[in-house]
Amino acid sequence: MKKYILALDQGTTSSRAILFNREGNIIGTSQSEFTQIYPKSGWVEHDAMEIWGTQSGAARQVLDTIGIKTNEIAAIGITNQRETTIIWDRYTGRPIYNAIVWQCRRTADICEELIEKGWQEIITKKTGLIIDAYFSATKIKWILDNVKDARVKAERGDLCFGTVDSWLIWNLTRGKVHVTDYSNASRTMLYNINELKWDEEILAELDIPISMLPEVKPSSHIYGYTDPETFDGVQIPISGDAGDQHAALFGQGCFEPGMAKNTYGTGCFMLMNTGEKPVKSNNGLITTIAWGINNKVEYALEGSIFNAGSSIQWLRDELKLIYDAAQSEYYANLVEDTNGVYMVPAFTGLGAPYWDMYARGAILGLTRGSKREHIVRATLESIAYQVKDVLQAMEEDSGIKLKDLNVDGGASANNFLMKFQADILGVPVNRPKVLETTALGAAYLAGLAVGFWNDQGEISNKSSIETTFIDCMDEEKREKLYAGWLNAVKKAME
Ligand SMILES: Nc1ncnc2c1ncn2[C@@H]1O[C@H](COP(=O)(O)OP(=O)(O)O)[C@@H](O)[C@H]1O
Ligand SMILES: O=P(O)(O)OC[C@H](O)CO
Repeated sequence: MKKYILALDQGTTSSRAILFNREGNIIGTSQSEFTQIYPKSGWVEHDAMEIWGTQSGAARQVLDTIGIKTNEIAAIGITNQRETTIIWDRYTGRPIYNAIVWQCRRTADICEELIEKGWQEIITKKTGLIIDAYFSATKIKWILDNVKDARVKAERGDLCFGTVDSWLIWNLTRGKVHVTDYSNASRTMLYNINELKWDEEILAELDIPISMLPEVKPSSHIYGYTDPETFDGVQIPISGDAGDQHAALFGQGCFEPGMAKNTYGTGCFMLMNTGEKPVKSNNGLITTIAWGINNKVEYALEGSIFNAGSSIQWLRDELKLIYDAAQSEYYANLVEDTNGVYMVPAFTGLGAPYWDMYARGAILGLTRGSKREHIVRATLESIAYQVKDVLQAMEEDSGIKLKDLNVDGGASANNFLMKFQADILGVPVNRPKVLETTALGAAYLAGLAVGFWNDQGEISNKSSIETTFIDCMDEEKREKLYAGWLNAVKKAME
């Protein structure tokens, strides 16, 4: 009998392969960081071949390390950094340009032009999104306009576009399958989330041929099988596909409207399930497809924060204030407060609820007494403040006051951050036993499609809380600290 589901979690900073058993427990993990390419200020790229290499390598390694045979795997689930744009040649399978990463700001001027031409309202109505360089659409246009012969080839039907999930499925099946799922399609700014189809009017405006787009499928569905040469002659069904934040929502068991989660990775993303109807935001959030399953599509409201864990990497790699991410907790705890220092990590602009493509990072309130500890602490606190900005918007839009917040993702391992988060929000924060809820969500989606698990009822019982961080800051202090943050953001935007 097949005993395991293999989840491939292709994140912004690393490719992970995680093996789950029927109880939803982790049996093995393998992880490989890959190169971040910054060709110019505000530009971010990845090498698409390195993405595939590290991801397939991680899959191979997790099986070898724990000695599991490929024929024991019931299915593969894929989850991925969203919006990141890859265009490859249909015949050679080679990318024609580096992957343009979701954080990349190079297409801000294309976005400006669209806004000036009056497209904001139309785009929001059709796609649920706010015009921003974050989404795939303008990245595709940039590649077609800037890479030699790209447009001619695209018009001839020689090129494929995909978000990272499409790229992985294409490679796993050796070029037989070119698909994506509803959740990933809804991040392109080309997909009509009401009519569930690629939007020809937006495609025409951006001059993107529809022939290069993948077929859009449910998030739990057999898309194809691994090519025998990839996995020891075994054909494993690839049967789960969702953007990482959607997979985390699923992995946290947020199946009912009003249920929400917040993931702390490179960025930070809060999603609330809004059920079978898209809810429009009046407070700077976006509307997205949560997933497609059981012949229906469900929607979510999302607050996207562009820089969270990335700011901790910046402390480590650029400022060299810490050796590793976990050490940030140690330094933050050495001081009582930030001594008036605020850090705004707008390295690649600001996402929800501000949507400012041109804001840049800032450290404010420095004095002669400011120390490493204060800057490290201010950086961790900035993550929590950004989450407060988004939570307030979400409560306004949904009319639901959250009683507590379910969290996950790499940086949620930081106890200082989680405690400060609870304090600054004024609600308890629940951290689950399995922090890898993104991979778990992809595993669930894959397992449901092949009957490894029977239904969502069976899996919603599996998630359990490891720690609840209780809020105990008094209201006056909370308001004072938050007012300082809002002032710092204003200055970063100026
Ligand atoms: N203990 C920690 N404290 C603060 N940040 C952390 C900690 N551990 C990891 N991180 C941050 O979390 C991010 C990695 O989380 P992960 O969920 O793997 O992100 P991604 O999927 O975006 O690659 C990194 O940006 C890292 O700096
Ligand atoms: O790589 P992560 O986990 O920060 O997620 C990136 C998001 O999917 C971008 O929208």
